[in-house]
Amino acid sequence: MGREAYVPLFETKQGRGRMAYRLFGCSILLAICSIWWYRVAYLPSVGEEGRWAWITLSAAELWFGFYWVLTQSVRWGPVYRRTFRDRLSERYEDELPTVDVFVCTADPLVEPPSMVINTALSVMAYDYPPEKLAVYLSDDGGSELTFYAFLEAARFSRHWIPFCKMYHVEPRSPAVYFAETAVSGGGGGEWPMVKRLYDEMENRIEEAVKLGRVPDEIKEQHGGFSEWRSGANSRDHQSIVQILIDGRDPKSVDIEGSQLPTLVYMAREKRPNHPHNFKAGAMNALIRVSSAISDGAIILNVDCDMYSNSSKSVRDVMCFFLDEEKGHEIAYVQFPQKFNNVTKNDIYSSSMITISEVDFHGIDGRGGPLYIGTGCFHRRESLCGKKFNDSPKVELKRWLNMNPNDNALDLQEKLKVLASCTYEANTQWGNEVGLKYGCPVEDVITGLSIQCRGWKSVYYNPKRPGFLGIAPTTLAQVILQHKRWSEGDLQIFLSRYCPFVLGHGKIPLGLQMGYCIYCLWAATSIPTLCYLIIPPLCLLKGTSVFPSVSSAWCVPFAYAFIAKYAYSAFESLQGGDTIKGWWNDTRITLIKKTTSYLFATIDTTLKLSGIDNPSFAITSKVADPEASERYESELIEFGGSFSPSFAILTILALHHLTCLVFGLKSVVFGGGVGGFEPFLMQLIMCGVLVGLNMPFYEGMFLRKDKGAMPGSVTLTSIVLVVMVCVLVLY
Ligand SMILES: O=c1ccn([C@@H]2O[C@H](COP(=O)(O)OP(=O)(O)O[C@H]3O[C@H](CO)[C@@H](O)[C@H](O)[C@H]3O)[C@@H](O)[C@H]2O)c(=O)[nH]1
Ligand SMILES: [Mn+2]
Repeated sequence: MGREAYVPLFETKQGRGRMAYRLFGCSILLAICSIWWYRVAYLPSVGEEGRWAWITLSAAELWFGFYWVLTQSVRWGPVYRRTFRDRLSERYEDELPTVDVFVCTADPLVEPPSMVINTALSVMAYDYPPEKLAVYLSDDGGSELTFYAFLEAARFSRHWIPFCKMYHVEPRSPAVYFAETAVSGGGGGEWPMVKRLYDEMENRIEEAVKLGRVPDEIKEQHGGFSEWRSGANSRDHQSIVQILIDGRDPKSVDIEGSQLPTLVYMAREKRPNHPHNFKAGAMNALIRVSSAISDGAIILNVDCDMYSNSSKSVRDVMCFFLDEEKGHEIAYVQFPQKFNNVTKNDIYSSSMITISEVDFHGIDGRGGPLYIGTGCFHRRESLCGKKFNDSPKVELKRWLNMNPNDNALDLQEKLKVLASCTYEANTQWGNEVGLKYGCPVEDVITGLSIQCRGWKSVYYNPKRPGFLGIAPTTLAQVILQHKRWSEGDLQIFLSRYCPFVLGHGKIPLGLQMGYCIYCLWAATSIPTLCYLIIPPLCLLKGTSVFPSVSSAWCVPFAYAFIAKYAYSAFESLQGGDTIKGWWNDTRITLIKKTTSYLFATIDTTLKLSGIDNPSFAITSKVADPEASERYESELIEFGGSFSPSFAILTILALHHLTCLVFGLKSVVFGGGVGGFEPFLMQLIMCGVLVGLNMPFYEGMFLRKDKGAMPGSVTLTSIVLVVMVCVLVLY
């Protein structure tokens, strides 16, 4: 005995309706099995028409069935969590751990400095003891404009932070807060004054960005600008580390005299002949540099567009990490990726990704989130691999051949060493410690390896989103982003990090399967393309590939199809989406499968054959005003020059339309070979696809705005589809 009753800091609840869902899942599985049975039993014999189409469709259905089983892993046993912040304050207010926040930016043109400082300010104003909070910016753009913006932000934070705390401001991104409150005429008290300070600052930053450089009179005011004197450019420069606010300095106070959190600007060293490993490289440099300054026990990573939407998130997270019973084994707490620029019917389906991310096993079964990207809080030690037992500080001294008590180098010089390429290369970061290299989705591969080292994790999805970012606003951006993701995930599957191999015996099968939903995204492109091309083509030729509606075999097909889509509609509605949003999601899923995933598969194949060129296309966070207007009115943005992705989409769209028209014609007027019934399923399928394709037809033939389909794309696809029709029909 002797042990006091344990009152947890958080609660994990199982989702309701599990049993019903599992029964439903079994019924779909039964339908899938019947379909396979049918395919084997009715395979056309050699020489009979449609044998190859039949075999291809059977293979595709085999794949869809297998993939559907994988997707069940994240739906089988969802859990929901709640935190008790009051208990946390009662027990731990004086012992809260230190927190380092890492903000990454890479390009001042697609990631405007005025946006990046808003993200930084929102986390600097967290409801947390400022002496325990430090914010680090990694600037992979190595831009003096971003540095300048941060000097301004440091000054503005002296007004912003006390203002937030006094008026319980939410959210604490000044741009978002002022935009939201200005609608209702603004606030009283200091509101007009702080808003004016903000607007003036934003103007000065945007002037400098427009000018393309920082004016000389400003540069004279801060020694830090001397780092750019030697003509530093984003790909070739020495390390730059500037402590803008030193939280340990008693003079670092806001206008009310309260302590300010630490703020650091860093541009790690970049050399053309040294691979910089994109965001993972930046994060690792941040881990090292921060270890010599604040060495926070907990690390939060946010992308530069992902502002904090709730000042309490950091306390919520501590409820997980500090829980007496379960806290010590939790490596990270991931918030879902949510966006503040999603349109009413979510035209590009940006929000859907989070629905498939339910935390399916809960902490006890060691399931958890499948990635550690933006909005993820880590225990510092969970990010460092097995071999890295000492903190980078001790490692640094060893590397420099110093004895640990020797302070021969001053802090500034040490920081520069920690942010340098040579230090990184010599200590094997990314291979043995820190975030993993060599993969464009460092978030997935690193999360997986942390799980496999025995840590647990938490996916935390509170009612008020913890973070909000900017979702891509053009179709080309969406396609590109998903190509990067699906390509990286496929690379993981094909490497020694394959979840089924690395995870075998280390993480539950359900979690391995969960990872493979992502890892096999790219691979689903091939069976999907077969399914989108062959049945319509066969309709055109007068070959039936599905059971006749007068046969009982059509039941499993109809059931599998209707149940799957009805369930996805239900999931959308539950996630707060509209029916139109679900329809859009269905379209976007097809678009991704036929473009992003296809190109990812092709590129990965090329890479396997040795043609390798790692890249990371940064997602743009700005859009031109006209395109923004079209986005707001939910028009898909096609505009620009010829694009192979758009060509694929329009070719498929025209293919479906011609097959539907000719198919209908021959069934209705020609009487077909076996009548109407054997073709009904194919006709319905073509009809649904044509419905989904509507925006493409509009983009090709009706729209006149700049976002319409480029003429070259329309022309290419018309020529191609007409050629195919002629070949098939005559
Ligand atoms: O060389 C680089 C490239 C990118 N970034 C930063 O990485 C972040 C993510 O880049 P972004 O272009 O916004 O990619 P997304 O696809 O939106 O990012 C998602 O996918 C990434 C993996 O591909 C994860 O790292 C992110 O957390 C997740 O939000 C941004 O802050 C960038 O500034 C760098 O710091 N250095
Ligand atoms: Mn992003």
